[in-house]
Amino acid sequence: MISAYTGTAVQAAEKPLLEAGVDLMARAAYGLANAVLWRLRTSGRVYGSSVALLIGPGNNGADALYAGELLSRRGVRTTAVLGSERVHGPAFAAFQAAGGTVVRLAERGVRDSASLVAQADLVVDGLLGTGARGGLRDAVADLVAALCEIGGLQVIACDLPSGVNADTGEVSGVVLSAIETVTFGGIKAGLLLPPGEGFAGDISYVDLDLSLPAAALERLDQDDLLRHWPRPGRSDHKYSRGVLGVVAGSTAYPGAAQLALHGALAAGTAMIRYLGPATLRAGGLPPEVVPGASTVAANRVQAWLVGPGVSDDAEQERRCLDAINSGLPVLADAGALPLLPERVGPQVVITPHAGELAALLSRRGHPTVRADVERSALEHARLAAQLTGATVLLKGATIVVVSPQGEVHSQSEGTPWLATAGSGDVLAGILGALLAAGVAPPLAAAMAASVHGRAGVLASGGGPMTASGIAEAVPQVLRELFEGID
Ligand SMILES: NC(=O)C1=CN([C@@H]2O[C@H](COP(=O)(O)OP(=O)(O)OC[C@H]3O[C@@H](n4cnc5c(N)ncnc54)[C@H](O)[C@@H]3O)[C@@H](O)[C@H]2O)[C@@H](O)CC1
Ligand SMILES: Nc1ncnc2c1ncn2[C@@H]1O[C@H](COP(=O)(O)OP(=O)(O)O)[C@@H](O)[C@H]1O
Ligand SMILES: [K+]
Repeated sequence: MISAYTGTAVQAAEKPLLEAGVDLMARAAYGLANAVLWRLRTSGRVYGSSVALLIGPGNNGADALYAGELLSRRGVRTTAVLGSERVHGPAFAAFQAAGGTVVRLAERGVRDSASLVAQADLVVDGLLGTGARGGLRDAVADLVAALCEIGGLQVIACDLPSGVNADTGEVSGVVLSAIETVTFGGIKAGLLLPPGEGFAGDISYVDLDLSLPAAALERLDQDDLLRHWPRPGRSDHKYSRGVLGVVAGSTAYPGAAQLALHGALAAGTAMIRYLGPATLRAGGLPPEVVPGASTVAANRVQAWLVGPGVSDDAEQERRCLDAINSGLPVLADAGALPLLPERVGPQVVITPHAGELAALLSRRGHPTVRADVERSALEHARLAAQLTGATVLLKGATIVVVSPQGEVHSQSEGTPWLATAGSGDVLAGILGALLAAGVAPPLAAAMAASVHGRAGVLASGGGPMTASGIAEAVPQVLRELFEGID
């Protein structure tokens, strides 16, 4: 499990150590300098290479300056570009004493400073850290915009990419994309949330031996999947493993039902009862799927998956609503989202993409467009969980899961090739399988996101794939997970 924390929590945890005189900044700077040295070494040479340091007014800039001092002493040509008048005095003095060059943005101007920075082998982003309020502003924002336009820079972010909110991953204004972020004392939640994660690159962690509070966000790893993924025991039979009821598809969208069923079967559901249009039931179903009784109430299941491909079909919509109101664990996706009652219980999971989440919030008196959700995903997912009472899984390159109790998970094992029609239906199937097997909704949502992403990577192999291909890869992902255990 990877745990991540708010910037405030990390700063609070630093306080007692700082009061005891521990030089945390020196440890942070040492970790940052080592990351830079490693990059320089792997790309050729350390001695005689050049590093540009973008320096802000606070301790983040100080970390970068102290790292610059260490780099200068190793023979790296360092140039600090001071973004503001204010700079950490002792760090600045140490940097200069080690022979670093200083450039003031206000004197040199944006264009000149940008071309200077672009010539460096590596750039360290030390403009803003956990003390940031809002995004980059004024000339510093212009400098970063100019650097983004030049492109191709090798940037290492100090603690977090400047302009990314440490707590939420929200991005306001321009941000330099890093190849690596060296973060101190605790991984900041914003590094594992969209859109911030997209700017962070690889995350390296410098331990400062802090006593941290409960995590603000958790990310499951392979061990968590292995521990929690349901596997049949000797005494199991197909009913005891959990039966999934599926309400999916319509005459207009038969494929979504197929993909959701395929996803659920691939993820290990032993028994599925399917409710849908006669045309679909008549021949198009996978042979393993059992046609269910026509009403929700007449089917004995342990969980429901409702909504993929449900469109303009009153009978299917009635079934979706009945399943949502059944009190059983239920995953409501796609066509079921507009049917969601005002409040539901915590046994309900919804799986919108950004556009669907914006529509849901707008229907509930919070006018929202897709771009709002994309800019601050956590905030909007949280609002939806509070308003509906459901666990919310917000889809995208980084998937965010928020429970109505406020627990947050995020997963990002996937690949952009997953952005293909029907991919979400397969995810719904995987999640439905876990709910039917009795896994608690927030955990099930995070596990499904993880396995869906892994299956996408396996199916893609670096190239295009179909949604069916994702489902076909799921058993292999699980086999590899279970390898070596009884
Ligand atoms: N607390 C500690 O002793 C440690 C902190 N560390 C570093 O310290 C950083 C936090 O330091 P600070 O609290 O000084 O925070 P920052 O370095 O983020 O700087 C905050 C300062 O920048 C200004 N500012 C805030 N938002 C701005 C904006 N949008 N545009 C322009 N200026 C803005 C404010 O005047 C504020 O004083 C961490 O990210 C980490 O890099 C590390 O050295 C480890 C130890
Ligand atoms: N850029 C991306 N990188 C990784 N995964 C993505 C990306 N875009 C979308 N996905 C994933 O692909 C799936 C798309 O689901 P959805 O939007 O519902 O599509 P559909 O309705 O066509 O099935 C989700 O699991 C989402 O998280
Ligand atoms: K930074």
